[in-house]
Amino acid sequence: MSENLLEVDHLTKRFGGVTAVNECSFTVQKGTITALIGPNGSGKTTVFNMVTGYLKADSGEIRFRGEAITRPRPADLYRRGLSRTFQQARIFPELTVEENLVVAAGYNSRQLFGRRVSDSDRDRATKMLGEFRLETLAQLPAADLSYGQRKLLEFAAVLMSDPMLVLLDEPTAGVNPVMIDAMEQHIRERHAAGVTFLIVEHDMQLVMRLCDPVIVLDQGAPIAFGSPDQIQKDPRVLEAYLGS
Ligand SMILES: Nc1ncnc2c1ncn2[C@@H]1O[C@H](COP(=O)(O)OP(=O)(O)OP(=O)(O)O)[C@@H](O)[C@H]1O
Repeated sequence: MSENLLEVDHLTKRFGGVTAVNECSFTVQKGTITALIGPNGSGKTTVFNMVTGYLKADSGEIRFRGEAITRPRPADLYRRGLSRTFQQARIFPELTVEENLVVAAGYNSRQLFGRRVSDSDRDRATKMLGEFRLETLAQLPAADLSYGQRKLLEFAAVLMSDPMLVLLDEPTAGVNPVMIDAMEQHIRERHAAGVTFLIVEHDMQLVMRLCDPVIVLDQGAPIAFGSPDQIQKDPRVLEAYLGS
């Protein structure tokens, strides 16, 4: 039976005279890789920011696992199983790759340098380095990583919280083709292991082969929802993209 992991209900956000998100409603079902697409400025990032507690909605409601989460703290959501990445990967450039993963397991820097990190969390960080093939980079400052490697590291760090739902904001933007394949593979592996995804992505080929269902936003509200096949044939979607 399908289960709504995330419910977005009549969400609205204005910036001055601009209505960025307009009575927007959709759901993300458990076990899916759901895409949120739409032309530039259609409100995708603003929706992400409200769902993850970085922006307060003017009105509307968000429910995660059936509970209202209107204006939660990002750290609380992280603990409850909802985490996200950013268009520009947010990592700690001065920490090593390995330390970034350990910090993501919930430690502050004093615990990190005071050696109070538990063995099991160190082991999990080591496993994650292996899963993401970052072992050889483990002791480098994250600042030394390429743009694509930083995005992979941020994704790996997000997974350290064992999330149920991960929101990825343009995971492959600006990333080379080899890294795009790596990112796709990691998303597929984690999805197979039970993680649900909501992904904002401009690479339509990737969206169409990876995601189902696809939600299309235009001017702050969904105009279409369906399988990749349905979306590609929908005249409203073509018009929204071609008209923009
Ligand atoms: N902090 C802000 N202040 C003022 N206007 C904003 C702000 N953030 C977003 N907007 C406006 O809200 C609208 C939606 O922007 P948003 O970034 O959510 O769209 P998007 O679909 O993520 O776009 P893109 O695909 O280009 O990233 C746009 O008109 C944008 O200019």
